[in-house]
Amino acid sequence: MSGRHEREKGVNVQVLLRCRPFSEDELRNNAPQVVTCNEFQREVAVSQNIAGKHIDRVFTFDKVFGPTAQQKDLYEQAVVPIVNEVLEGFNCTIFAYGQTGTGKTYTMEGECKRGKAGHNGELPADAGVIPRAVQQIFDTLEGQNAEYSVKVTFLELYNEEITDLLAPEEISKVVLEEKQKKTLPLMEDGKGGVLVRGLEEEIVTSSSEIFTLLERGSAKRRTAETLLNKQSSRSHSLFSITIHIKEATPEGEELIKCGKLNLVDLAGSENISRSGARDGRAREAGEINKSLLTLGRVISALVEHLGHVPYRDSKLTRLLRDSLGGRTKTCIIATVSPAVHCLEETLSTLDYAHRAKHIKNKPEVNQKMMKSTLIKDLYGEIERLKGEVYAAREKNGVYVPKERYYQEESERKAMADQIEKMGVLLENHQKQLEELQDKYIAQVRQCSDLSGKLEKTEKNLYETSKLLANSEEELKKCRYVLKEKEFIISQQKQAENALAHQACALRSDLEKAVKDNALLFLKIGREDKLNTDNRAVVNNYQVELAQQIGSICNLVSSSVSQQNEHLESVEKLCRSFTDTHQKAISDMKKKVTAARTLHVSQMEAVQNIVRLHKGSSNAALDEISTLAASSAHSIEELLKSEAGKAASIFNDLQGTLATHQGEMALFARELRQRFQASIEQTKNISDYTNGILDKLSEESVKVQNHAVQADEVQMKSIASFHKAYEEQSKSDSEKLIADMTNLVHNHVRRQKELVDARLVDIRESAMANNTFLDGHVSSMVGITTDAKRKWKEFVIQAEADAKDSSDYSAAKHCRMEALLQQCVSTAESAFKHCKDTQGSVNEMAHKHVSDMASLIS
Ligand SMILES: Nc1ncnc2c1ncn2[C@@H]1O[C@H](COP(=O)(O)OP(=O)(O)OP(=O)(O)O)[C@@H](O)[C@H]1O
Repeated sequence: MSGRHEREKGVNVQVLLRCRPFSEDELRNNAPQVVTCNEFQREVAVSQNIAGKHIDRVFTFDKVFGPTAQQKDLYEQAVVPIVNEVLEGFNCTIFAYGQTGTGKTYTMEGECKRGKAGHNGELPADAGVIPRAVQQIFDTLEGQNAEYSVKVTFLELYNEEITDLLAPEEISKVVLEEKQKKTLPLMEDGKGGVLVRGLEEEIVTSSSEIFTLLERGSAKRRTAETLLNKQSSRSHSLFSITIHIKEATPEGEELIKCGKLNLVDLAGSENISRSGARDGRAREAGEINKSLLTLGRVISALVEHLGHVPYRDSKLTRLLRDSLGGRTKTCIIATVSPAVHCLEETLSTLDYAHRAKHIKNKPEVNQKMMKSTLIKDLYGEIERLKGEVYAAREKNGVYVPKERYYQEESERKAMADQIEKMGVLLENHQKQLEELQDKYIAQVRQCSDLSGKLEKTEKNLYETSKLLANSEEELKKCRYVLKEKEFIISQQKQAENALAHQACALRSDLEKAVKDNALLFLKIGREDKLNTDNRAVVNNYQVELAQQIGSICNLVSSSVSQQNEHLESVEKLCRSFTDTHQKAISDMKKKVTAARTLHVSQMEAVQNIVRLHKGSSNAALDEISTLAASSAHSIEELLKSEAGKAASIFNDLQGTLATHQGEMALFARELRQRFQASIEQTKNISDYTNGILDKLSEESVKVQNHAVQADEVQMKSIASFHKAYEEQSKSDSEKLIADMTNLVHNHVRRQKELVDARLVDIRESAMANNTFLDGHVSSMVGITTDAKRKWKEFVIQAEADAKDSSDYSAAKHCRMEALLQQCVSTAESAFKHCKDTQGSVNEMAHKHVSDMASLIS
């Protein structure tokens, strides 16, 4: 059960942490400790001093081994179960990862000199994982009394080149260099795995042999290190143990169980600059880094579940492909130093190892093989090896078995076809690229256009987002209220009906709700239409009102201009009358003055004559009497003529005055008539205007009534609709609440919000309409009342003015008549005085004549 579960879900890579003790050098130098291990809590704390602050970083692993942990402890706690899995037929891999000098080799191989071995074949205390694993395998297999075979391989990967550490070769520089050129190639094994061609497989028959093998490998490594100037810390080593165990089925069939343990001692994890790579060694360091970096990338890809895992980028990852995300059980032992000078690398190792914890493998037990099949395979292998030996002896190229040759040929052909196809694809892609470039340029242009629009939209968006934030707050409040309601409802909720029934009821309710929605939309449409009609009526009324007001204004202005004309003509008439009157008076004055001067001059002449007569009385009495007679006669004559003249003048004057009086009377009459006509006209205009204003007020009352009615109708319809909806929604929600799910809650809420929002809109628009109409009507009423009042004032003013003018004109007329009367009486008195003067002159003349006659006589 658990095995199947593991297979399906995958098993995480097990990560252990080992911190070595201080080295002698470090102890001598009193190097401060920065790594603290808590084995029980499986935690490692790293103390850091950042900007004067003491900070502890804590990492947790599957197991933690502190500096005091012995090789035995680590092996028993961490490796024994792994080796047991191998014996069960699994493939397992143990990596040692860490900075140079932190104990990777110590952990994997240990200091395993045969001489150090204890009694009874016991392993020395410093023996590492490899000898212990080998011993456990042999102990177990021997304990089981099973038939088995144990094979080991030991290789080194240096500078992306594989060296067989168990190959029995002469160890000389030339041979090694020669061998270096022909490093072992990696090959696909045809079963999805990778194998190293030509790698020596050493059969081990007892655990003690392992020391010989390890020593052999280490010696070869050391020699290469010295002769080829290599650094072991830059090489990866892979020690593999393959076990074949014979098992018998109840049917008597023989099966072979196979398990493999890979023990990998990786190169130092430090970076190139720290590892001291310079000049010619840069490539070497780069290649080493290549394997380690690829391992890091593979781990990242596996942890982040990326589609592509770059196993093929390095030989290390190709070799260990199955141990990373494959069917192998994997364990990583991360090694660190406790000293402060390794802090940076320690942290990097801990991060790396911590990440690797997340890799998941899907371990699968290797299929057991029939012994016969295995023998067949082995015969095939022998054949292959024979062929290789033959080819090597004849120096006739490399021996390749037929099937492999055909397979490789077909693979080659497939590759060539693929290359051809890829060429065509490349061309197509180039064309597509060109097209895409053109499109890209067009898109860039479009983008610049759009970015302008985007800015505007962003502004709008900003405003909208503000609104949205407000709405969201409201929504939250609503949700809170809804939740409370839901809580209450849920309290009251009883056992629910069967789910199917609920679903049906829910569906029918939803359908009803949809119908309601449709009705709602229809009603809203009707409301909209009503509103549009109202708006049209108001608009028409506005136009009509504007027309009527315009006509009133025209009428008033024409009436005013007529009045002005009238007044101007009256003013002209008055002015001409006064001019004529003035002229007549000045003429009369002139004539009277002339008559007086004539009279005075004649009186003087008479007096002179009398004086002359007195002076020359004696000399010429006859002459005097005649002369006196003649002079009396001439005086008489003169006076007579003068009197006639004066009478004619006065008659003229009287005639003129009479005509003037007539004219004045006529003028006054005319003036009165005109005033009467003007007053009549003004009255007519005023009546007409009053009529219009009355009509206007009637209209406005009608409009107001209409608005009120419309408003009432609208409010009634809204109220009835709201009521109907409320009832409907109440009944619906009651029903729905019974089988409520969140969906229905949301639906009702949304619907209600929608309707409420719409109703609020309608109500607001109706209110706005109403207030607009009210305002408009009241302003109209105000205007008409104002106009009426002004018009009345104007009429009263006009009447008063007219009355004043007529009174003034009548007064003037009276005054003129009085003046004329005065004139006439003056003229009459003047005439009388003239007559008296004439009589007295005649009398005087007669008296004079008689006196003269008496004197003469
Ligand atoms: N847990 C430990 N207990 C005692 N000594 C240790 C321990 N770990 C390491 N050492 C000692 O530290 C030294 C360096 O160890 P080792 O050579 O294994 O490091 P390494 O990581 O394999 O280095 P390189 O990458 O260069 O191979 C050795 O002398 C070893 O004996």
